[in-house]
Amino acid sequence: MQNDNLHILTATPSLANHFVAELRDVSVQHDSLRFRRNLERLGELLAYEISKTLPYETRDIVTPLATTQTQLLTAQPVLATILRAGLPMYNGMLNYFDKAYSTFVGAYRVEEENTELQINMEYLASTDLHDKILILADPMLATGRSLVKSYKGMLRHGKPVQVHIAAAIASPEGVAYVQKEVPEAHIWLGAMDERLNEHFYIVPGLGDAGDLAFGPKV
Ligand SMILES: O=P(O)(O)OC[C@H]1O[C@H](OP(=O)(O)OP(=O)(O)O)[C@H](O)[C@@H]1O
Ligand SMILES: O=c1cc[nH]c(=O)[nH]1
Ligand SMILES: [Mg+2]
Repeated sequence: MQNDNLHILTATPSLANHFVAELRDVSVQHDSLRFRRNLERLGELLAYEISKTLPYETRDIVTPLATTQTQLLTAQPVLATILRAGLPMYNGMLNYFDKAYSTFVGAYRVEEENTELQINMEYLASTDLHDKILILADPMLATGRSLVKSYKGMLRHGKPVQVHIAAAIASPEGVAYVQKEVPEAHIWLGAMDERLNEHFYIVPGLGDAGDLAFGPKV
């Protein structure tokens, strides 16, 4: 696995460890308000980390007393997410990149016994992506199929100049798949876990992020 473009927040202990720990902990994770807020907080932290790598330019700021100069983003990124589990992390990113335009994808895994995992993608609403910096957030990077299919679908709306993929928890298999299919991607993770199980769930993981945030699907 190539590591230059792979950043893992919990590799250096910080408050991010607390947020990820609460997402996983069976005695805490069923508080859905707290679960969503912890995903949002990780979205905020990852947005801040990504912001350190974006292009800036010098701009004048007029205060009541004088004019000063500071470095501001040359352009806002486009924020993208995958419904439905992606919404809280996306919201955290939008809290920080508060002038960003957005792209939404509706995609979900179809988990049937003894078959390959299928991804149904039924909805894509995108702003222009041509030459934009794209940040695609989804909490769980399991097989990576949802993220890669969503990203490839988005390319119909323009080729971004840079792509960042952000997830709360990833599997090594999923990261390898994203790196193979989207080698230009910068990958930002809350945590990297051990493996996928036979149902393509991340272990130790946290269970089903969408269900914990929004209730079981029927
Ligand atoms: O890497 P993958 O193997 O593709 O799995 C990850 C996907 O699974 C979850 O969504 P899910 O299909 O459960 O839909 P949901 O958001 O409606 O719960 C998660 O939010 C990702 O989008
Ligand atoms: O572990 C996993 C895998 C896919 N989706 C989830 O919510 N969790
Ligand atoms: Mg789900």
